Formats: sequence, structure tokens, C-alpha cells
Amino acid sequence: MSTMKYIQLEPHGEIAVVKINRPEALNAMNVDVIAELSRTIDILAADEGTKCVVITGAGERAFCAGADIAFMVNIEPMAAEKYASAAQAVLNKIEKLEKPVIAAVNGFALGGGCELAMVCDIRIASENAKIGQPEVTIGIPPGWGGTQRLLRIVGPAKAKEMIYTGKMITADEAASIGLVNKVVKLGAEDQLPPEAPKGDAAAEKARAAEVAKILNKKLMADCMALAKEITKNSFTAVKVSKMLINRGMDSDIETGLRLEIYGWALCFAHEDRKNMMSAFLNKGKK
Ligand SMILES: C/C=C/C(=O)SCCNC(=O)CCNC(=O)[C@H](O)C(C)(C)COP(=O)(O)OP(=O)(O)OC[C@H]1O[C@@H](n2cnc3c(N)ncnc32)[C@H](O)[C@@H]1OP(=O)(O)O
Repeated sequence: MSTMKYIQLEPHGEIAVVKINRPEALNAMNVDVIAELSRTIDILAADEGTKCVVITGAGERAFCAGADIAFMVNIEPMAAEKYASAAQAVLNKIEKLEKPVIAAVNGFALGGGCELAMVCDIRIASENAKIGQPEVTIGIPPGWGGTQRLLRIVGPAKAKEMIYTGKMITADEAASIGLVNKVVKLGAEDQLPPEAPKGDAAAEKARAAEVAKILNKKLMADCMALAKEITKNSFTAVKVSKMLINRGMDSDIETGLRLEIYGWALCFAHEDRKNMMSAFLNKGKK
């Protein structure tokens, strides 16, 4: 456990869970959240024991509601430039982290929250997630990578529709355009609390909160299972694959393919290759 105010870092063996912990503002990222997130990523980058990272939001309502509007309402352009530069720097750091990163999207992922999710390698959303780039509804365009990364993930037509309208989309819609990999849903197997008495708004609210908790648990279990599946493989091969995919996305294919040869050949220097190939060839031959 770390002792930061807004970021909880929970180690689970080879998997680290990073939780943005500002639920009173739906985990909106103020300057302190950004600074603490940056320190957390530095810690994880240096920690050889961590092989996979899961990022999520505290509470049941939001992954992250974006940049802090209460802060932005009164700032001047130079302060805005500083804020966006710090945010982009930490998001770039996550994207370049030499470990796989999974976003567990547990509710609203808006503006900077969507931009945070997009720098993660894989996005898993709960069925109650709402995702969007609503910046134009408050007088600004996306500024933490949204105009560039959404374009690359969903293509220009969908990116423009989402950015120009500022509308939120559901988790299922996000999955249908490739913005999230998977949607975690409640099913018959889940033990839900009994229905609240009709007309009892407080009881209905309490039940909805309980249901959201169950869904959140299911989402985290799914993300941890995925992380475990990834960590079973050669960390070096996964790390090199991440670099090749990220670098290749913005290179011409010749450069990407050449890099792939070098990355591939480099893995022959690691003991994983020999051990894992030999284990395959020797299975059942004890
Ligand atoms: C480059 C990046 C730019 C950006 O990211 S710009 C910001 C983009 N994000 C947004 O525009 C989302 C803003 N938030 C909302 O629209 C709403 O929230 C929701 C639809 C997500 C939820 O609405 P509801 O269920 O009615 O909750 P609630 O009362 O609005 O929010 C609970 C508390 O959270 C604070 N909050 C929510 N989002 C932000 C934010 N982005 N920055 C600062 N505070 C935020 C609210 O103000 C409130 O606080 P209190 O309880 O003190 O009234």
C-alpha cells in the first residue's frame, strides 16, 4: 500500500492495481492526482516484480470524469498549457510503460478519463460504463490526446461524431466500435439483493449501489484474470510486443516490419525463449 492521497497502489503478486481515489469528484484528475499518478508509474516502471498493471477508479460510479472543471474554470492559457502538458506527460508515460496495462472502466470515463483509458493497452468496461469526450460541451476541444488517440482507435468518422457531439456512449456501443475490448455484465449467476419496495427512493438507491458494487467486483475479477493470463507468458516477449505494436502504429509498414525482426531476434537472447521452447518440446517426455 502506498501513502498517496489520491492514488492507491495495491500489489497483487505480479499484478499492480492503481486506483484513482477521488470519488467525491468522480475521480476527476486535478494537478495533485496527475502528480501522484506520475510518481506511481515511475514506481511501477522501476519495480521488476510487477509484470502487469490494472488501472481503475475508486468507488462504483466512475473510472475518471476527466480534467478538473473546478480548476479549469478560472485558469489562463499559460496555466492551461502547463496542466495539459503535465497530463499528457503522465498519459504518455503509461502508454510507454514497458508492461501491459489494462483499464478497468468502472463507470464514467469522460474527457481526460477516456483519454486515460485510451493509453492503456486493453480496456474492459462494466456494463454501466459511459464513455465520451464531452469537452466541446464546456467550450474546449479534447486536450489530453483525445483528438489523436480516439482517431487511431475508432477511425476518423466515429472519433469526429463522438468529439463533435460530446455525447456519451454506452459500454456496448464502445465495444461495437472497438473502443473497449469487452463488456462485463451481470448475469443469472450473480446473487443480487432483493428488489426495493416500489416508490421507496432511498431503498432503490441503496440497492442500485449494492448492485454496482457487485458489478465492480466482477469487472475487477475479470481484469485480474486477464492480467494473470498475460503474466503466465514471457514478460520479455509481451514487453517487446507492446513496443512493436505501439511503434508500428505510427511508422510506415517497412519500418514496423524491420523493427519487428530486431525485436523478435532480441528475444532469442533471453532465457525465456530457450526455457519455454524446450519445455514445449519436452512435454510428456520425462
Ligand atoms: C483535456 C481534458 C478535458 C476534460 O476532461 S474536460 C472534463 C470532461 N468531463 C466532463 O465534462 C464530465 C463532467 N461531469 C459530468 O458531466 C457529471 O458529473 C456526470 C454526468 C459524470 C455525472 O453526473 P451526476 O451523476 O449528476 O453527478 P454530479 O453531481 O455531476 O458529480 C458528482 C460530483 O463530482 C463532481 N465532478 C464531476 N465531474 C467533475 C469534473 N470533471 N471536474 C470536477 N468535478 C467533477 C461534481 O461537480 C459533483 O461535485 P459536488 O458533489 O461537489 O457537486
